[in-house]
Amino acid sequence: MSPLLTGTGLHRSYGPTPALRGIDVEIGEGEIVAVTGPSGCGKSTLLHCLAGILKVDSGEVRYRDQDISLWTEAARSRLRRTEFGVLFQFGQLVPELTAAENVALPLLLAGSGRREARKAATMWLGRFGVGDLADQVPGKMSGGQQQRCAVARALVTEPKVLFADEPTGALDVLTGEQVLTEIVHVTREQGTSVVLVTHEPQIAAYADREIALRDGALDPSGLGLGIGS
Ligand SMILES: Nc1ncnc2c1ncn2[C@@H]1O[C@H](COP(=O)(O)OP(=O)(O)OP(=O)(O)O)[C@@H](O)[C@H]1O
Repeated sequence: MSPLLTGTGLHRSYGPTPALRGIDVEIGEGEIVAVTGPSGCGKSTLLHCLAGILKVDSGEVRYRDQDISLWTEAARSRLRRTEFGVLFQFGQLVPELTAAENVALPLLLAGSGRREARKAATMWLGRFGVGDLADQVPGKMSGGQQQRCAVARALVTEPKVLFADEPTGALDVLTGEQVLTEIVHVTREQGTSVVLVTHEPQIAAYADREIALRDGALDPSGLGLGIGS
C-alpha cells in the first residue's frame, strides 16, 4: 500500500540556518508517527513542511500522489481546511469565541451552514469530555479543557492527517496523558494518520513508529527514544 504522505529530500533553511538537511519520511494511512529529537533538531519545521504551512526550499511533499510543495499558498491552505488538522502546544483558541464557536469555525470556513457546524461542534466537544463547556469562553476554562477544545477543533472536519506539535507540552503529566489517550482513541477510530512532534518518551510511546531527528537529518544512530524497538 502506498503511503498517504511522503517527504522526499526535504531541505529548509531560515536565512543562513539550515533546519532540514535532506529528510525522507513516509506516513501511512491511519499510522501514528512520533517525530522526536533534541531541541532545535528540526521537528517543528518538518511538521510545518509536511502540513504545507511552510514551503520547502527543495524536495517534494506528496499527499495522495500530488506534490503539494508545488501548490500555491491558497491551495495548501484549502488542503489544511479540509484534509489536514493542525494542533499546537497552546491550543490557540480565539479568546472572544465560545468553545462551540471555536470548534465550529473550521466547518464554517469550509462552507458548512451555521446549524450544521454548531451541531458537529457540540458533538466533537462531547467526544472530548467538554460538551458541557460549549458556551464557555476559553478564559474560563482550565488548560486541559482548552486543549480538549483545540483537539475537537482540529478534528471536527474529520481530517485524514492530524499534525500535532507538542500537543500536551503545556499540560501537567496526568492531564497530558489523558488528552493524548483521547486523541489516539479517536484518531484510531476515524483512521486518521497522526504526525506527533514530541521530545517526551512517555508521549512518543503512544505512536506506532518513531522518526528520530538530529541536526536537521534523520538520526543516524536510529535509536531515538526507542519507540517500537
Ligand atoms: N522562524 C525562525 N527563524 C530562524 N530560525 C529558526 C526559525 N524557526 C526555527 N529556526 C531554527 O531552525 C532550527 C530547527 O528549529 P525547529 O523549531 O524546527 O526545531 P525543534 O526540533 O522543533 O525545536 P524545539 O524542540 O525546541 O521546538 C533551529 O536551529 C532553530 O533555531
